[in-house]
This record gives sequence, C-alpha cells and structure tokens, in this order.
Amino acid sequence: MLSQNNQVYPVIWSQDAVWLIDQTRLPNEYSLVEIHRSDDMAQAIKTMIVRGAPAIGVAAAYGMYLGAREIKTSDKDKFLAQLEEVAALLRSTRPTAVNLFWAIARMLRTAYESIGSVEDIKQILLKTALEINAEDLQTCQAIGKHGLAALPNISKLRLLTHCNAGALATAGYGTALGVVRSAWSAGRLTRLYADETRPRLQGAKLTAWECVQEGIPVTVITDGMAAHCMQQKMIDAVVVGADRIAANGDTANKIGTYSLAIVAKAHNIPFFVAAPVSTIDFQIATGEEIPIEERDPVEIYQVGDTILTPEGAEFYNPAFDVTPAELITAIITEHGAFAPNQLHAQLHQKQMV
Ligand SMILES: CSC[C@@H](O)[C@@H](O)C(=O)COP(=O)(O)O
Repeated sequence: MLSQNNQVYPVIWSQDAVWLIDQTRLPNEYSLVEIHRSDDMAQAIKTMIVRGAPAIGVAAAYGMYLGAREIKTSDKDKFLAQLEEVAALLRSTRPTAVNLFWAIARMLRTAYESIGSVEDIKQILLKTALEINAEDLQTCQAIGKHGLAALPNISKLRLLTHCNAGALATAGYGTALGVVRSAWSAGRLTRLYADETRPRLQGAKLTAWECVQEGIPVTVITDGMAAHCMQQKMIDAVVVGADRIAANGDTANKIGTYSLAIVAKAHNIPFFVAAPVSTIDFQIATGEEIPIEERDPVEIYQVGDTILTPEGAEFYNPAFDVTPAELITAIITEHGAFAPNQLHAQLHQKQMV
C-alpha cells in the first residue's frame, strides 16, 4: 500500500523491492511499478515515473542499494569501483534537481566509510536509503510548519502554486504542498490555485489529484491565467518548490516559475520557495551555474495521439528556469524561513552548511 490514512507515498521499500506510484498514469490510473534493478530505477527517473526533486533523491538512494546488491565480488575495492558505475548511471538521468546528486553522494560516502565485508556494506546501504526516505518525510512536515508561520497573517488564505511539489514529489506530504496542507489543517486556507504547468501538466494532473484526495479546494488554471488572477485580487501568496537553489538564493524550479515570480512582484504578492536543505547547492554561487534539463519536444507538440502543431515548426523545451533571489520573499526550509540573502548565514549558524 503506498497510500495510507489519505497519505500518498510515491516511493517505498517493501518485499525486497522498491515500489513507485507511476506518476505518468495519474490521475486516470493509480498503478504501482515494482523495481528490482538499478538500471530500471534509472529508467523510471528518466521517464518520470518518479519525479520531483526530493522523490528522485529517495528513488536514487534505493537505486544505489539495488545496484550494490547486483555486484557479485567480495573484494571491497572492486565493489566500490562497480558502485561508482551505478552512481554514474543514476546521475545521468536528470541534471537539474540536486537532491539526486546529494542522495547518490551520501550513499557513496556511506559505502566508502563503512568497515566490514561487502555484504555488511550492502546492508548499511539499505539502512541509509531507508533513513533518507524517512528523513525526507519529517523534513517536509517541518517545512509545512515553518511555512505556515511565514505566510501572510490572513485567516482565509488563497494560495497559488506551480507544478507539483507535493507528496508525490517527495517522500510524502510535500514541500510547497506541505505548506498548503499545513495551512489547510490549521483552518487558514480557503483555496489553492494550481497552474496546469505546461508541457507535462504536473499541476493539472498531480497537484489537483493530491488536493482532491484530501478534500482541499483546488482550482486549476492555465499558466497564462496567473497574472489575471493576481490582478483580480484572487491570490494572497505564491508557494512553489525548488529543484536546485544556489548559495545566493537563485532558485531553479519548473519552467514557468520565473514568470510567475515576476508577475507576483508586479502585484506586490509574496512569493515563497519551499525546499529542504538538500535542495540547496552551496557549491554554486548563483543560478547561472545551474544546469537546465532540456526534454524531448514531443512534450510540446503532442497530446495523446494528437499532433498540435504544423509540420515545419521547431521547438525548445527547457524543463526548468531560474528565479532570481531578489524576486523571492523567503525560502522555507526545515530549519525555518529565511530571506534568500540570509540563507547561507542562517544555515551556517545552525551548522547546516
Ligand atoms: C518538491 S518538488 C520541487 C520541484 O522538484 C518541482 O517543483 C518540480 O519542478 C518538479 O519537476 P519535474 O520535472 O516534475 O520533476
């Protein structure tokens, strides 16, 4: 069961395998994919059966364990060399969300630092993947709590989000949707507006599905309608997730987030980014250094069996964009909500950097 007590868990370990909710089939079909091998996990991440920055981090951690148990040697050096190959395969799946690289690095570090036999290391790797999974769930709940405190002091909030930064995109509960859930539980949310999020429609398909499961009032709008809704005073705050945050607070998230931030600024509406510390890449100074994934143009020109565009048209399909830090009111982490230019100093103080 990946859905218990109304909670959605997109990645779980059970019966010696990883089970993923197939997010390419929602909302029309709720089905599970059973993964036993690291190359199948790499494929599931690439094809977005599992997606969302923290969720692909959790999936990659299990992928590392699956790869480790496929390795036959009992020689530690040879084992580590082959584990590096598993890591390289998993890293090659999606370039933007840093949680993927963070989780793989943590699994590799665990393997290198472990003493004992190769069999012992494999067991420690499974334990570490389970820990990464459990920690992410707790982290999202903490983000929800801090997010609620950071939101405008209005008793009946109307929030807007983009893409899906919900339970499906994490180990459960969500980052941006974690803040939404927390506001809903506290009786402070009247409605969530969800951008449909072209081209893959994570807002229309996944965010709306999660809200409907839980009875959270949700209105889906097309991406181009957000400015109008703000002008009509229908939105009190925007909350989105993140795929990678640079040290200065510049934030990569789903394509369309940047324009949403500009429009929010133009209407004096606070714009929040909700993300775990594992999404912050302190190795890079600014958003200019964040690699942006480009995906197959078929996502733009075809819906189902229907081709939307004329023969001869060309396409550009970046999956993410970078919102400059100055457009962001606060970045909500599991350790509190910080102005982007305070992020490094505040987390340093809490010994998180
Ligand atoms: C908590 S998820 C945050 C982000 O990963 C999310 O907003 C997003 O952009 C997901 O993109 P996706 O391409 O669906 O993996």
